[in-house]
Amino acid sequence: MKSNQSVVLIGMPGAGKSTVGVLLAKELALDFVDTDVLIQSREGKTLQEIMNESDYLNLRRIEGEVIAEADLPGYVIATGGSAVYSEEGMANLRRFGAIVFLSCSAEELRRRIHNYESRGIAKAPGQSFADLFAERQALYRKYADITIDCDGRDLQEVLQAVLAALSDRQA
Ligand SMILES: Nc1ncnc2c1ncn2[C@@H]1O[C@H](COP(=O)(O)OP(=O)(O)O)[C@@H](O)[C@H]1O
Ligand SMILES: O=C(O)C1=C[C@@H](OP(=O)(O)O)[C@@H](O)[C@H](O)C1
Ligand SMILES: [Mg+2]
Repeated sequence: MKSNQSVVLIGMPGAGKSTVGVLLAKELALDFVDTDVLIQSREGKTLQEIMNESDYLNLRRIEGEVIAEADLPGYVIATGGSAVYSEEGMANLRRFGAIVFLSCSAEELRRRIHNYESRGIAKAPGQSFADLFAERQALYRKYADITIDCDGRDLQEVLQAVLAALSDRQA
């Protein structure tokens, strides 16, 4: 029978939440949802359009509303990297299951993200990657039930590490 327990993936843009999330949902026979897609379908706009028409704080506000109102039992939930700015949103997602932080070093992320300024990251204009990384690390650590070190691991290795950590937690 399908489990009602969800898994919530958090971490920096480029950490692999969306990619690993789909693989994880398949392994666990859960549904998959990417909260970025929930935001876009609610607003009828891409994330980039939302940011272009307003600003990063408005995107974070909308994201906070979407994740605070979400009802997602039995899902692997890939969040956007900025979901952790919403305390109410994270409290809601936590109700559905374990929060897994996909942790990557700044160096690894810089290798994966080549378009830092144009990728639609919800950050103050001019905020450096190093500064954003430090600010976010504290938030990811605050909410994480499980932390997976993703440096030097390919997608399959990250997937296996998440599955092992989830099964340890249940044992
Ligand atoms: N462990 C990994 N090793 C190498 N590349 C990865 C890994 N995880 C994700 N990627 C790649 O990094 C990019 C961003 O992944 P994505 O799942 O969109 O991250 P997020 O949703 O956390 O922003 C994609 O091109 C993906 O294939
Ligand atoms: O970290 C961020 O500020 C953001 C990350 C994006 O999602 P991913 O983390 O899936 O890339 C998306 O929500 C939006 O562009 C803002
Ligand atoms: Mg994503």
